[in-house]
Amino acid sequence: MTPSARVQAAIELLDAVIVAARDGGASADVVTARFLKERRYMGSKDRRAVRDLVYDAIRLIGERPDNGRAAMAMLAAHNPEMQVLFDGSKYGPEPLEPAELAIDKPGPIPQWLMPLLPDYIDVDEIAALLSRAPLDLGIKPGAQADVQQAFPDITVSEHLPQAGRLPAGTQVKNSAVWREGLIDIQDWGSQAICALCDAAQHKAIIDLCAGAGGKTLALAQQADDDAVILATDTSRARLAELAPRAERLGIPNIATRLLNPAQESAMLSDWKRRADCVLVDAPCSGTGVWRRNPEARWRLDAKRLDRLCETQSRLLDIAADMVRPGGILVYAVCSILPREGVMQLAAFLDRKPELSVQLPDYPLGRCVGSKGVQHRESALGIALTPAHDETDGFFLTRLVKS
Ligand SMILES: C[S@@+](CC[C@H](N)C(=O)[O-])C[C@H]1O[C@@H](n2cnc3c(N)ncnc32)[C@H](O)[C@@H]1O
Repeated sequence: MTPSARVQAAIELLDAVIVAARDGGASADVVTARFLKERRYMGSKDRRAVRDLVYDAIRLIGERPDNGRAAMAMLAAHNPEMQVLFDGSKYGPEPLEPAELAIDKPGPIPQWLMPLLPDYIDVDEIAALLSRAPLDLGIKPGAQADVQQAFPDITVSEHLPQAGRLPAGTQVKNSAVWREGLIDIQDWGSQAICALCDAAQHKAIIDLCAGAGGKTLALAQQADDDAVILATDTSRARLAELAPRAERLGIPNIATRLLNPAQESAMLSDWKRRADCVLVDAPCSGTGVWRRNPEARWRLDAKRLDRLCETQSRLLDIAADMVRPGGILVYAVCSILPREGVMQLAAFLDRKPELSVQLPDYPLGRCVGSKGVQHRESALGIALTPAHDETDGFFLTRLVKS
C-alpha cells in the first residue's frame, strides 16, 4: 500500500470506531481486528501503520470527532508532514480543504469532563493516562524464580509481592510459564485492590462484579484452600471466561453465579450478613484506563456517567448487606473522577453508618477525601494514577462493618 492508501484505510477504520463508540458497539481493539481481518491484502507493515495512525488520532483527540476524515485531518493539522498524503491519488484521500486544517487544536480530554477532574490530574497525569501501558503480570505465589528466568528483563514491584512488569508489547502467551499457569496479565493497580482485600484472612469472599475474574483469580491464589469464593456478575459472557482461566491457573475453589440486573439482592439472599469480605469492583466510566482504551473518551457522556453512578451506589448498598459484622467491604473503580470515588463513598457512608473506612498504611497512591488529597487518618480512600504510581487510574477503599 502507498502511504496515502494507508491514510485512507485509517479514515475508513476510524469511521467504524467512531460509529461503534457513538452507538455503544464493540471496542476500538475489536473493531480494528475485524477491519484488518476483512482486508487480507494488507501486509503486516501496512496493518501496523494503519493501526498506529488510528491510535495516534484517538490519543490526540479527546472529543469524539464527526467522522474518520475529520479525525485524520486533525492528526494532519498536528503533524504537517502528513498533509501531502491527502493527494487525491487512486487509493488515497482527497486533498485537504483549508477549513479542515483550520480547526482549534483538539484537547486530550472531552470539554464536559474537565470540571469533573480532581486537582491532582495535571498535564503530567493526562499525558501518562494517554501513554502506552506496560505489560503487568500477576505471578503465582512461589513462582518468582521461574518467571524471572523466563523473562530476565522483568521488573518486580517494591510494594506488591506478586507483581511483575515487562515492556509494552512483550509476548508472554507463548511462554512455558504462561502455559504452566504461573503468570496472568494484571495491572499493578488491580493487584493493589486485591492486596487491600487481604484474602488470606478470610473464609467467605464475594467478588460481586467479577467480570471475567481477573481479581477473583488473584484472590483465590491468596486465600486458603478451604476458603469459599463466589464470583458474580450480570454478564453471562464475561463470567463464562472465568472457568477456563481458573483451569489454566490450576485454581479449583471458585463458584460463580449469574445475577439478573435489579434482582441481585434476592439472588444473593443466602449470603446475607455472611461474607467476611465483599469486593465491589464496580462498573465505571473507565477514565482510569484510557492508557488501554483511549477511545473510551469518545463513548462516555454525562447521561452514561449518571447511570454508572446510580449502579455503583446500588451495588454498594447490596454489598453492605452481605458483609457480616466485623467483615470488610472493598470498593474500587478504574476511574479518576471523584464522583465515582470519594463522592460516591461519602454518600454511602451517610446511608450506612455501620460501615467505616479503615485504610491500611498503604505505600501507593494519594490518600483522598472530600477535601481532595488529605491525611490517611481522615481520608475516604486511595487514588492511584499513572504518573504518580505507574498504574492505571483507580479509586480504592476498604471499609469495616461494626
Ligand atoms: C470493572 S468491571 C469488573 C472487572 C473484574 N472485576 C476484573 O477484575 O476483571 C465491572 C463489572 O461489573 C459488572 N456489572 C455491571 N452491573 C452489575 C450488577 N448490577 N451486578 C453485578 N455486576 C455488574 C459488569 O458486567 C462488569 O463485568
